Amino acid sequence: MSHILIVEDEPVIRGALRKLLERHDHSVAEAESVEQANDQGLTQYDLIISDLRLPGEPGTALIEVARPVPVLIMTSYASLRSAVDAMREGAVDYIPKPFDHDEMLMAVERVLKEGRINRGNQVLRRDLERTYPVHSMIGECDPMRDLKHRISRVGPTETPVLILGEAGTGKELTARALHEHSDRASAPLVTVHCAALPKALQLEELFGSEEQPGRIEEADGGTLFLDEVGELDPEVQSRLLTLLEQGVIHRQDSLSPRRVDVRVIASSQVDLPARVSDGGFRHDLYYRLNVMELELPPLREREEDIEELAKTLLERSREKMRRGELYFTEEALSAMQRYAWPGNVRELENVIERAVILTEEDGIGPAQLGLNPNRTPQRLSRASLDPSEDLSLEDYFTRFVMENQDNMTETELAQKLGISRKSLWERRQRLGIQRPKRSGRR
Ligand SMILES: Nc1ncnc2c1ncn2[C@@H]1O[C@H](COP(=O)(O)OP(=O)(O)OP(=O)(O)O)[C@@H](O)[C@H]1O
Repeated sequence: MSHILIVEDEPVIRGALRKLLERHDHSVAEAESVEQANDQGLTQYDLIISDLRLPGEPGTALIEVARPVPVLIMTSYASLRSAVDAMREGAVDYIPKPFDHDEMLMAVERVLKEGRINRGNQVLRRDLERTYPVHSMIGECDPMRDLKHRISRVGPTETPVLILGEAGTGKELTARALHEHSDRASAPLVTVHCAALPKALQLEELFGSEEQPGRIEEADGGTLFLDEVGELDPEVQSRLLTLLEQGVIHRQDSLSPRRVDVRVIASSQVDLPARVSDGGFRHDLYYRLNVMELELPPLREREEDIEELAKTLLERSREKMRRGELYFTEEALSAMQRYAWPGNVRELENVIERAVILTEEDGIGPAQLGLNPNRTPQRLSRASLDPSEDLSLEDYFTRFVMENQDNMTETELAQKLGISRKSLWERRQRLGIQRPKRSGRR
């Protein structure tokens, strides 16, 4: 369902167009002039259909102010000249009046579809730094085969899916694979990293404000992936439930409901049922999200996949760094198979990337991987931090966070470390450093 504004001073034409669009499941608002249209907050619409000749300014005056919302111009003077002028000023298309119903509907659908594709591209561009091999989930162990089979069965349905697994096991990759297997694949997949968003900003980011659509509307027609859904604020949880139950949202501070068509996929590395029991997560929302559950195995239980994963990730990293031929020695491969991988595939990826940077020879051995089976992040404690130690960057990071997290907010920690909150959160996941439990945490 799309939100369309009709700007037309002739009540009969306005009414006819409204009926036509509503019969095709669009929600419609009306204005009689450019001035009235401007009062409505133009960017809330998916499309504006405006007559060219109006009392006051012409319909083309909306093109610039409404951008990026497309404006379709109707003109009763179907002279090629006024139509061409309108297009030159940036109208997406023009329709001669009196309009033919089919022609109007075709133009509307075409413009809306282009809008969805554009939004999809914007989201893709935003995600470029996180390039994923969407079609190639590596892994042939039994749990991975089963997972891939389930993705191909569940992907094309409209069912909400809850993806569970430790940090770095491939939850986001799974969400992408589900989206790719669905009829929504050409529309946007919008990912929201809930834990990286301060609770005070979650509502506006997801549901939008009077002037701006939020991430949920950005996903209209496509898929919304809520990464670390357990981190959502209670008010956001309750509005999300309304979206799942009724398919409508309210922008922040707005009373008028908006219908949106999104499929929701959520992920969690925390034990959500435990969150439900301690009151941190709504049980009704949990049951709505958990229609289908997919669980990702930790890498330490996928020993037989490690070699293929490592070799593929090496190829990818080698190409990225423009390095020549590189290979793992037998000792390196067996060291990787013995290691516990607390940060899972993401840690494997990072270890390999570091090795590609450090290695001067063609063969990567255990020394370049730098895996220390006794040093898993979970085992680090305050007591183990000896100030005289020669610290690596990761050790320094871990130590700084552990020593200061009780007295600093996440924002302060990130500022002191000179990184974004998102990077802080990602490094916490990768290195397995839990946030301290605090009430009213920001
Ligand atoms: N089966 C796999 N095949 C290939 N690459 C994988 C696989 N699983 C994970 N990866 C890669 O490992 C990295 C981490 O995966 P992803 O971000 O999907 O994990 P996650 O569980 O969402 O992590 P986090 O909980 O930390 O957000 C990504 O770069 C992803 O491409």
